[in-house]
Amino acid sequence: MASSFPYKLYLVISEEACLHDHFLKVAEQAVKGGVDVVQLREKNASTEEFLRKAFWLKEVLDRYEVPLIINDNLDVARQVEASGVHVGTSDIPPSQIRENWRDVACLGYSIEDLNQMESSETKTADYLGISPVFKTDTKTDTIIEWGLSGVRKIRSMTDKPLVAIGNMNAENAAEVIKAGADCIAVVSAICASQDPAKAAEQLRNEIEKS
Ligand SMILES: Cc1ncc(COP(=O)(O)OP(=O)(O)O)c(N)n1
Ligand SMILES: Cc1nc(C(=O)O)sc1CCOP(=O)(O)O
Ligand SMILES: [Mg+2]
Repeated sequence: MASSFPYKLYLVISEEACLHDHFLKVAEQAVKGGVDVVQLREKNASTEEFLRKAFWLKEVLDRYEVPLIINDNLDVARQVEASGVHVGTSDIPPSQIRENWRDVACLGYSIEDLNQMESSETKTADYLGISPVFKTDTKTDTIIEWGLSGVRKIRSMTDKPLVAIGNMNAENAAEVIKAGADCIAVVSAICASQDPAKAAEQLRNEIEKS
């Protein structure tokens, strides 16, 4: 059966993370450089603002047939007809998302504790976020730093697609893929770059050669 998450380079974007250009331009440049899935993560926006940004971003991504994932907010995801939603342990549980959105194409769930690996919530997800592989200033409310050994351990426990997130960049992407991740997710490696297309291309090259 074809994987419902065949992607390798995942951009997690917000307007505020984009330091040098408008977030829609950053997203488009990143896609041109090799990003093949994008998550909109607007932690401080009202639902109305989140929805507006999601519609704009979807319009850009549709031109390149790149899927849009929405962070946390099921209503926004459904209204914008996104491909899916990413949730963590403090969000709506994946099982509830499946109940409310029968044909969700892509449901992501963060793994912060090995005990989650046996749970039905984890089993219902389409991909798992390794949360975080390395500590990052972009998200500080995390409880573990998995490191390469954590990636290997999680890989040994599941066949689901694994997304590595947390301080991922062109220097460490290859070793994280070798440890068992299927996909690299980044915020600042692309959003804080002066040249998002080049940053994405470098990441993509590292992933492809590993
Ligand atoms: C691909 C990916 N992995 C993990 C996360 C983190 O989700 P979560 O734990 O719900 O934290 P917030 O992003 O909501 O702060 C993610 N967003 N994407
Ligand atoms: C959105 C997000 N989730 C994380 C997790 O650990 O679950 S870390 C993170 C931010 C990743 O940003 P950067 O690429 O700048 O390190
Ligand atoms: Mg969340």
